[in-house]
Amino acid sequence: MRTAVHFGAGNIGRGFVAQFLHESGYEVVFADVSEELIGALQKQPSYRVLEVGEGAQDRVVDGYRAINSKTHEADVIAEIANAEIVTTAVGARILQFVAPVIAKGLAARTRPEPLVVIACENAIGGTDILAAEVRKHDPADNAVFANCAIDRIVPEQSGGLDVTIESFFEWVVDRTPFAGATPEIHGVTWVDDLGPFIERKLFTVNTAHAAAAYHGIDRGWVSIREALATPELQAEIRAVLAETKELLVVKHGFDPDEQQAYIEKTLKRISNPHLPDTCERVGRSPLRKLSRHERFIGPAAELAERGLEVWNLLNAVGAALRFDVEEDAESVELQALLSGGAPADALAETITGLEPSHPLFPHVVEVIELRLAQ
Ligand SMILES: NC(=O)c1ccc[n+]([C@@H]2O[C@H](COP(=O)([O-])OP(=O)(O)OC[C@H]3O[C@@H](n4cnc5c(N)ncnc54)[C@H](O)[C@@H]3O)[C@@H](O)[C@H]2O)c1
Ligand SMILES: O=P(O)(O)OC[C@@H](O)[C@@H](O)[C@H](O)[C@H](O)CO
Repeated sequence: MRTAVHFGAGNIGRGFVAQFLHESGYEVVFADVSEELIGALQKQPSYRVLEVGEGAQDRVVDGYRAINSKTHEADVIAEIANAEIVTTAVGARILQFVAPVIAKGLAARTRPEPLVVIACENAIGGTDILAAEVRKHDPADNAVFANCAIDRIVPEQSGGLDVTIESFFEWVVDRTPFAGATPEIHGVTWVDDLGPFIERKLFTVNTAHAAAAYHGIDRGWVSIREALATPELQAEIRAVLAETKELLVVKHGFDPDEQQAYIEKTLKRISNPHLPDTCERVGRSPLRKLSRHERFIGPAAELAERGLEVWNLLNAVGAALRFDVEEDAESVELQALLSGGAPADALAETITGLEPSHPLFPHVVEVIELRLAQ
């Protein structure tokens, strides 16, 4: 049987990636550092993926195995040595930690064909980040690394292995590294130019989501749906999306009406009353979300380079700077940075990675100055 090793048995890992690999005929081997999750997967022979929305169907995932990659690294390496595909859904900043294990698996490879590696993270060039880390450990890697854009909302789950998930999905993978021989993976759309797809997704779905989370929590809302039901807040999110739309239309040539339809669908998806999602989950890891090529600074920088308006994106950045959630390590780090006494321009560089000569830089400094004055 064909084996797929999947790092990250969390929400999108179990609910989307592993389910599609399973449906494609792969035996899925989960690798995760959470003993609780791995123990549950080892004990329980199957779990359900419960879809919500148009055409919803419940699915069963079974026939998998699960390994704790922290305590049983050698077992994961042996699986990779013999696998056809490795996927990840661990978070973009965690890729550096799974890379050495993948590199050791590649070095121990028992199959002649290259290993297919796809990082399923919210990041532009997520697989490139992973590939660069793998190559630090195994420069002669025998692998095909392909970037992707993955879109399906999976809110925090209430416990157990079952996953409740929206029925909508989009998994777009770069075809170009495969030289015509793409692997058979159910539900994947293969494309020759991934850039427009990942930027449309990250700068619409994730920008809207994050802006709703930061403005929402700022005003005392717990859920994204409640926040978006407020006309004033909905108008602010629409204004943010009007800015990113301008970039997507100008840069990638998206039809303005099609982009508007994509925006309307996004707002409906993120307000789905049957898929309760919290501002805390969606706003998680604010330092990642405020970084240079991410959902706010990424589009704002490109708009500013074109002399276009970014006030609503900057306003959302201002709200993100107030994200103060004790359980979120990056939120704690962000608040510590902001209260550490550093000047606003130094903070702007540290938090966003923007170079001081960039046209957006002075505006970000202003937003930080306002935050420091609060
Ligand atoms: N949830 C969504 O709606 C959604 C949708 C699309 C993309 N994504 C992206 O998918 C990724 C995962 O998101 P999620 O919502 O499933 O998060 P999650 O927290 O539910 O799952 C992440 C999993 O990774 C595991 N992990 C952490 N460090 C690890 C390591 N070193 N090795 C192996 N496993 C490790 C964690 O234990 C956890 O089980 C993120 O990049 C996210 O942006 C999420
Ligand atoms: O996963 P993050 O932290 O990058 O972003 C939070 C949400 O916006 C995200 O998980 C969405 O639910 C998902 O990207 C939808 O496809």
